[in-house]
Amino acid sequence: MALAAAGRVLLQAGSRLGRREVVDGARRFANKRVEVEADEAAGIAVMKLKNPPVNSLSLEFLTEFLISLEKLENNKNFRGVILTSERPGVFSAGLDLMEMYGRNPAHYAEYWRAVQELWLRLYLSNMILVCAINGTSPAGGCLMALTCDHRIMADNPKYTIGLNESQLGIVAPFWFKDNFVNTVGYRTAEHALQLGLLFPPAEALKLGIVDEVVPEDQVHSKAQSVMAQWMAIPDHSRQLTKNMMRKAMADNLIKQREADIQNFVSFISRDSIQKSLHTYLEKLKQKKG
Ligand SMILES: CCCCCC/C=C/CC(=O)SCCNC(=O)CCNC(=O)[C@H](O)C(C)(C)COP(=O)(O)OP(=O)(O)OC[C@H]1O[C@@H](n2cnc3c(N)ncnc32)[C@H](O)[C@@H]1OP(=O)(O)O
Repeated sequence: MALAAAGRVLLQAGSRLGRREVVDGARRFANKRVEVEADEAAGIAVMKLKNPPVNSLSLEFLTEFLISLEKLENNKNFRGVILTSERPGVFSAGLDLMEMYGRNPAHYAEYWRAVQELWLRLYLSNMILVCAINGTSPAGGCLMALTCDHRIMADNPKYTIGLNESQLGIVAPFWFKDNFVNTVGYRTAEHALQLGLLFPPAEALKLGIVDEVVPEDQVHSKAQSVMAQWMAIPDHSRQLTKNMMRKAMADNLIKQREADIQNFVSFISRDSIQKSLHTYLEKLKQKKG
């Protein structure tokens, strides 16, 4: 119910957003931060994250992304979505640090609700989600990929993926942790989460964070062929199986959603945490100079 109500709000906002055009038989919805190439005849859409410079998951990005996803979910002709970055090199830098630094509690609460919504919508999506990870994908970027049914990563040792929150002086919340544990197993998750490890493609493959590593120029063709394989499975049996595997974990967040928001707000508002974020942001700046 809560998801449906949030969806209606998003759709109302969505009707004021976006530009449409038809390119090579595929409809393109181009919002500012998300580009959707929607091939209705094939039943597949490609969603490209387009929030320069590093596809951070800002509140505006999350809103546009959720609106685009909702449009696809509401059209029964769409059965599969390929998630990728419009900027090869960075899939997503994760949550937008500027949404968690120097803001007020009401803003933190609004932001966290949107982050929860992103995870719930992707994790519980009835559509087939294939992630074409064509760049680095730390923290929230990794979480987005973890919600997908199949993950393909570009074979470039410069790219890394993982949950590095610990390195920022923050803590991955229980539902990030649960999603990660269910993907890589308890011991690997315990080790990687405490150290905030980021893994290059070959290691990510060994641990099961990604399902395949392919040459960079083949990520998209591979995503299309994997999608074709998944599309051959009857929707009803695949969807019921997905729901059976995922419902308990999603319900765990749904029933604690408000408490999780309060916990985030009080954690992120602490002086010590704000100081850690400040130090990390400074490090990112210095890396440039
Ligand atoms: C119960 C409480 C629970 C709290 C849990 C909170 C959970 C948080 C999960 C997260 O997702 S936290 C975010 C973690 N992300 C990162 O650590 C990534 C940081 N970024 C990078 O490592 C690099 O930027 C990159 C992604 C490897 C890309 O490198 P590149 O050299 O291409 O770009 P930069 O020059 O570093 O960055 C350009 C520009 O973008 C800013 N920026 C980078 N990442 C973020 C971000 N996540 N949010 C906001 N802004 C970001 C960076 O500061 C530069 O800005 P400038 O103004 O141009 O200097």
